[in-house]
Order: sequence, then C-alpha cells, then structure tokens
Amino acid sequence: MSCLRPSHSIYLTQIRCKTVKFKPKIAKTKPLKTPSAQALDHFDFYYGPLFGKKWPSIRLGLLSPNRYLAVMNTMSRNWEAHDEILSDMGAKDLLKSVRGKTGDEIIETKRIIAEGRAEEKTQEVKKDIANPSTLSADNDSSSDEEREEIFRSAAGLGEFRASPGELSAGSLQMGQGGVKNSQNKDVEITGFEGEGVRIPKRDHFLYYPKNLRVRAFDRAVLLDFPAPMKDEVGVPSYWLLDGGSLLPVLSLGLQKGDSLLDMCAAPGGKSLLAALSTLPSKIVCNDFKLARLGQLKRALMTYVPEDSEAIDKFVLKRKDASDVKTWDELEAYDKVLADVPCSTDRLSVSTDEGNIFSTGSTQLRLDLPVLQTKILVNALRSVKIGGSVVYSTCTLSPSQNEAVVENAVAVARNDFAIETVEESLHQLVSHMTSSGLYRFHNTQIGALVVPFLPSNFGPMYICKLTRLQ
Ligand SMILES: C[S@@+](CC[C@H](N)C(=O)[O-])C[C@H]1O[C@@H](n2cnc3c(N)ncnc32)[C@H](O)[C@@H]1O
Repeated sequence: MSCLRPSHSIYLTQIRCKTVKFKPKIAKTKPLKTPSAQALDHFDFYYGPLFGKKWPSIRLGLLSPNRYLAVMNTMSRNWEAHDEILSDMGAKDLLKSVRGKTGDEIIETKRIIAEGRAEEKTQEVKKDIANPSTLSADNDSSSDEEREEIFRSAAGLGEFRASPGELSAGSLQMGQGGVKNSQNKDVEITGFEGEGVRIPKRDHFLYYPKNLRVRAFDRAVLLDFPAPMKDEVGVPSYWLLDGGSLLPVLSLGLQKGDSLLDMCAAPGGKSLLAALSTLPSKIVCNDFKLARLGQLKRALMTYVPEDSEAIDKFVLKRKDASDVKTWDELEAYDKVLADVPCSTDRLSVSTDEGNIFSTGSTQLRLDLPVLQTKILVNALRSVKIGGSVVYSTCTLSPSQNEAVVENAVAVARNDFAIETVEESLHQLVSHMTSSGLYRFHNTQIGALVVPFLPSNFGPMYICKLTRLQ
C-alpha cells in the first residue's frame, strides 16, 4: 500500500526537485515580446503621458476592430439601388447630415466671412515675409514651455533619428544662413529644423464635394456593412474605408478642374475618393513600391469602369517622393496629397506580420520622420503658388505629425524659399464631431482623429498648408 501511495512529504520533495531541475530556460537571443506587444508598450510609455486621462479610451479603441464607412461607387451601374439598401439598413448619408439643412445662401455667407478673415491674415503674413524682423507669433497663445512639452517630449525627440552630420548653431536657427539654393540639391534633415518655427494659421472654408456619397452607421450601432455588391459588369457599388481616411480628401477642398498629385497613392483609396468627387481633371498617382503600384492598378481596374470618364484622368507614376535631389514635379499641381508611410499604430498593435516594431525594422521606424519630412518638402515644391498640400498619417505620434510639419515648413522656407500658411481645419473638426462619429484630440498644428470605442475611426492626422510664395 505504501508503495502505491507515497506519503505526502515524498510528493512535496518531488515537486520541489522538479521545479528546480526543470526550470524553463529562455534563449537570450529570443525576443521576449511579440512586435505588437512591443508596440503597445511603446505607446503606453509615450502616448500615456501625452493623452493623459484619454489614453485608456484611445488604447481600448486601438485594440478593438475599427469601424468603416461605405463609399458609394457612383461609377458602378447599380450604385443607387445598393445605396437604398444601405439606407434602409439605417446607414446615413454622412456628408448630407453634416451639411444639414443649411441653405446655399447661408453657406455662401459663411464662406465670404471665413475668406474675408483669411485674406486679412494672408496680408499680415505677406507683410511678415517681406519684413522678417516683424515676424508675428500671434496665432500661438500657448507658452514656449507648453509647446516644448507637446512637441519635444519623449514621444517627439526620442523617436527622431539623430543626423549623422554635424549641426552648426546657424543651421538651427530660422532665417539664418538661409541661402536659397537651386532646386536640384539634397537636403539633410536633422529633426531640429522646426525649432522655434511659428506657422501662421488662417481661417478656412471647405466645401464638401456634392457628388461624394458616403454612408455610415450611427455611433454605437454594431451592425456591419454587407459585403459590397457588384453590377452586371462586375464593378462593386461601394467599398469600405476607415472613417479617418475620408478626412484628408475632404481637407483638400477639391475644386472643379483641379490637378491633383497623390504622392504616396497605393493602394489607392484616397485617389479613388478624389475621383468620385468628379472635381479633379487630372489625378497623378505616385508610389515608389512596385508591388504597391500593382495593388493600385488592380484597385483602379476593379472600381473604375473601362468606359467611364474618370479612367482618363488617372496618370500613374513611380518616383521616390522622398528624394529631394531628383524630384522634378515642381509647381505643377493645384492640390497635393502626402499620405505618408508611418508607424500605422492600429496595425502595429494588432498584427505581428510585417510589424514596424519588430527588431529587424527598428531603423526603418526611427527613420520615418526624416522620410516623412522629405516627402512633405517635395509636396510643397510640387504645388503651385496658391495651391494646397494635405499631409496625413495614421499615427498618434507627434514626432511623425506636428514635428514633421514644422520641420518641413522650415526646410521649404530655408532651402527653397517657399512660404506657407496653415489652413485651419476647425470647420471640418466641428462638423465631424457634431456627426457623433469622430473624436478629435486638440493639436496646435493640424487635426488628429483618435480612436474611441462607440465609433472607432483612426488614428488619422491631417494638416493643410497653402503655398503663398
Ligand atoms: C499610407 S500608404 C498610402 C495609402 C494611400 N494613400 C491610400 O489611401 O490608399 C503609404 C504609401 O507610401 C508608399 N511609399 C513609401 N515610401 C515612398 C516613397 N519614398 N515615395 C513614394 N511612395 C512611397 C508606400 O509604398 C505606401 O503605398
């Protein structure tokens, strides 16, 4: 009996021996965390202090599936029938509800007031440009310390790769040593160019394209859109898009006959949205990666019928939008969209494959702000005087958002004599907030859509700059 049932004390001894003997060994070279877990740690560390009490809600949104809008493909033959089906399901026409019952007359009055104020500001800025010693820092009510905290916090500089070159004191100051060089030269981005830069901001009125039809379920409605339906020639009557992705295209403020350059266009969601507005007469889609250009071509072939007018508007290019030396699309477009590669925060916390937080991608990640700054500098060079650039990312990181805008504006000014003014996105932010579907976080420059559970869009950062000179 005693052989079959050893005493209690023997059991304990065996267990104790076992734990010591078979202590699991962990290879030192093996990363302890998956890239998505690393991304989440990184965000907790940097975004926690930045967003404060809002961070748990944003974090929860980021970790939950995002919500979509249905973009009606008005180039498909059956779109109206399918639009009705979505309407019957309770999905509302987002842009119509944002416009509300405001009549054309009232909209026109609002536009005149906003543009009058913008014109006053523009004259002020032009005076400052002509006489830099009087440079005003009026639109900035926050103290230097506050700005320092926001833009140069650990979430800013800590992510910025230091320049391998040396910095002179002069190169750190705006307007000094500002030799206006020729167009075809390289620039070295240090990450400090924007230090002390004040970007003037003016009122801005945006028309939402009347031909764009976007359907959305109300906040907290848990219904999903059915899979997109096709017409008899196989063209889908809508596609699904994260709600954040609509805003860069709305911010462009497209007008009839505009020429548009989409600098980082693949897989093509925003170019297609621009085409659906029917406003641009030309849409140049550029992407440097061949495989991504392939995706873009497939998207165009899928959603744009062969016999539609829109197909002739598209021009595809494969250029390195970050190469300042060879970039040759100069002063050629009315509108430019720079929807740059970024740390794609939502993707980074949800998937390990191709994750930019993997150990092998560390350098790529740290190099992002430099790449983004160069792309934005080239965007500002591509737009005509009087035309506008929209810069957008899908990250919450200030070092890839506001800091990039500040640095690019400074480089464009110092190296290419380009002067810019920021267009306030206040109207868009207030309209989208009132729809109940979008939540924004206050930023000094541009606008930032933050995820939140009841209507989980974004992240999406947008900033609109108009070239004055
Ligand atoms: C955020 S995605 C663009 C998404 C696209 N705008 C859309 O709405 O479907 C960024 C794109 O930038 C492209 N890209 C990365 N580096 C680039 C470069 N140096 N020049 C041009 N495109 C680049 C990538 O291939 C990728 O397709």
